[in-house]
Amino acid sequence: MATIAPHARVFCAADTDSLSSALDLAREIKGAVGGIKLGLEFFGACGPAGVTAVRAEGLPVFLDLKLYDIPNTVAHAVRALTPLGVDFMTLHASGGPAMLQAAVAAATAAATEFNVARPQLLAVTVLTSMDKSDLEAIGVAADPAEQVLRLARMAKAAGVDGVVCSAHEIKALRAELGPDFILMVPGIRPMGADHGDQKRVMTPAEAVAAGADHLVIGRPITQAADRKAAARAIATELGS
Ligand SMILES: O=c1ccn([C@@H]2O[C@H](COP(=O)(O)O)[C@@H](O)[C@H]2O)c(=O)[nH]1
Repeated sequence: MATIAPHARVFCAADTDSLSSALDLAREIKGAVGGIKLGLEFFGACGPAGVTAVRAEGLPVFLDLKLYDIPNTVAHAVRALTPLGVDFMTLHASGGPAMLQAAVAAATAAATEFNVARPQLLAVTVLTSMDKSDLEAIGVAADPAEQVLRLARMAKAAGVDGVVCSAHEIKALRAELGPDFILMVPGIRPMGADHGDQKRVMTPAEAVAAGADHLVIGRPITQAADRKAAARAIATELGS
């Protein structure tokens, strides 16, 4: 099995509406991270052409649009997005098994149709900005750990490649879902960093020690005075 350099586990979240800012960031931190995550803000402003331009920088791209709709609509969205050739895409696990299965089938068919690699599909479980009281507010009595495990089991059975979860759930997910199920982990904060709106957080080293495949880190890098130094410090913490 190929070993992955510790820093290559990190996807930096380029939460920006500016293509030039995203490209600057990618060029600045290339070599200190493993990829770039593009989300709704970027896609809304820069669209598929923006994704293609960032991809051309040569870093793996994680397109985090968190699709959530009826199965037919999600399947068509996945078909439309697959030719972009990104490495990872997200959809909400709470869309349920039929939605997830439709997405997997659509990605597989579109990869053949457009002759690109199939994106790895990741199901978002419980947002890392939510705690037990937030779940209660939307009518979920389970605590985050139970709810994440329930959604991840369901998502795996539906055929997705992995989940987005917080670092607090990694050990339970690994124990039950095995070593090959991808765990993409946001809510990562170096020691002493501002948590902002994130509620279920862990440090980069703790999350990797717990068994994360990939870490998503945004503001601790993007809002640093020296973004390259911030990314390098995280790489050093991880052992690169
Ligand atoms: O549960 C989730 C799912 C996705 N995210 C995304 O990750 C980054 C985190 O950014 P930070 O600045 O490091 O907080 C952001 O793009 C979110 O949309 C998440 O945080 N939690």
